[in-house]
Amino acid sequence: MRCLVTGGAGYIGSHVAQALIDSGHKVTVLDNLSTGHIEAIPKGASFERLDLIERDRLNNFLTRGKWDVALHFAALSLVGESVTHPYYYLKQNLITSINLIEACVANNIKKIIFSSTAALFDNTHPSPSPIKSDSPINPASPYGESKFFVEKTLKWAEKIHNLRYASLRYFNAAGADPLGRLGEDHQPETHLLPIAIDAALGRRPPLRLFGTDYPTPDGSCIRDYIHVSDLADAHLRAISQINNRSVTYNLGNGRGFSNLEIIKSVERVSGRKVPWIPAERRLGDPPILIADSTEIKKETGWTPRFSDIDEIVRTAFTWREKHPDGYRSP
Ligand SMILES: NC(=O)c1ccc[n+]([C@@H]2O[C@H](COP(=O)([O-])OP(=O)(O)OC[C@H]3O[C@@H](n4cnc5c(N)ncnc54)[C@H](O)[C@@H]3O)[C@@H](O)[C@H]2O)c1
Ligand SMILES: O=c1ccn([C@@H]2O[C@H](COP(=O)(O)OP(=O)(O)O[C@H]3O[C@H](CO)[C@H](O)[C@H](O)[C@H]3O)[C@@H](O)[C@H]2O)c(=O)[nH]1
Repeated sequence: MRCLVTGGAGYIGSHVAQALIDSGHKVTVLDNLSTGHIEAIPKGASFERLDLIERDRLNNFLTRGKWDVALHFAALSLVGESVTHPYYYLKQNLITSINLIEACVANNIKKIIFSSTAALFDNTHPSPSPIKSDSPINPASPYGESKFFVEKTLKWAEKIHNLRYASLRYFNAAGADPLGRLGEDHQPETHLLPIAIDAALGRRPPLRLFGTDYPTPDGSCIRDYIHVSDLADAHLRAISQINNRSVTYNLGNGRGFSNLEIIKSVERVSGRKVPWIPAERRLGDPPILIADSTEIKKETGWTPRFSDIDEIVRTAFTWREKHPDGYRSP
């Protein structure tokens, strides 16, 4: 297949682009490098530096080639930041995605795989966990809302233009390419696991644990961590699944780990202490997010290879130890 990958210089997009290339597909990465890295674009992919907000440039670019599927990772994606910059998030994520959807329809790209999120679900009043794809949607952040807008836009594109899509609602992506080719590198980093790893390596001040008074057994938030290679596998399966109909899947391991349990896992894997201090809750954080991924398993045969949290953490730790400055490391 000829695959167009927006956000392919980013954390998840680069891992999926690599998996596509490993499976013999052709990849074109579109990325503005706002949070991504040119070094993360896998060898063999072609690259166009382009901001999806530039509708005409995007259209122009798509008239110059042919693609079978677009995988859409490019987005603003930080829950906490979206609460401080709500209109920016709502506007940017919706407009860039509509630009892409419109351009795909106009240029005969018939399939889109969309990076949706667990942040569609609130769970403030714990509805029965784990969360199914038809569980009530009630985003706790503008980020989550922006992704819901895009899901709805895709539904209209299917109805009106016959575009097929897969909305993949990832829970918390974690880990790194088991072969060590790629990893997670955000600057500044805001995600729990890479921060805990850097704190263990003594490369940053103590981790600030956002909220110790949540209605959970140890008072910290609970998340479902899914290895980035398992996510990549799910994308490949989703592409073949949408020949005749669109799908919406929740994607996680089906097991929750509290923030404190993640800290303990990093301590086991690294053999070092993770220095941390309690801090205020971060706005927009639901207390518990655990996925029910039965649907994708049943319909595509997908099953996560990494189910042990220490194994997931180990791949992230190994990459970070070798790349202490991320992609800027020698
Ligand atoms: N990381 C997670 O745990 C997680 C969970 C659920 C959903 N998601 C979604 O998955 C996708 C990828 O997340 P990530 O963690 O890899 O993020 P990331 O920031 O590492 O990657 C995003 C990529 O998109 C590019 N980009 C951003 N805006 C762009 C624009 N306007 N035009 C062109 N390129 C642009 C960035 O430069 C970057 O390379 C996002 O859509 C995110 O919302 C992530
Ligand atoms: O320094 C930190 C960083 C994070 N946390 C806590 O760790 C948990 C996980 O936070 P992350 O920032 O690592 O991940 P999120 O759950 O906020 O968000 C991630 O997963 C979501 C889906 O669940 C989204 O889609 C989003 O794009 C992606 O960044 C939260 O309780 C957060 O408050 C801390 O306590 N201290």
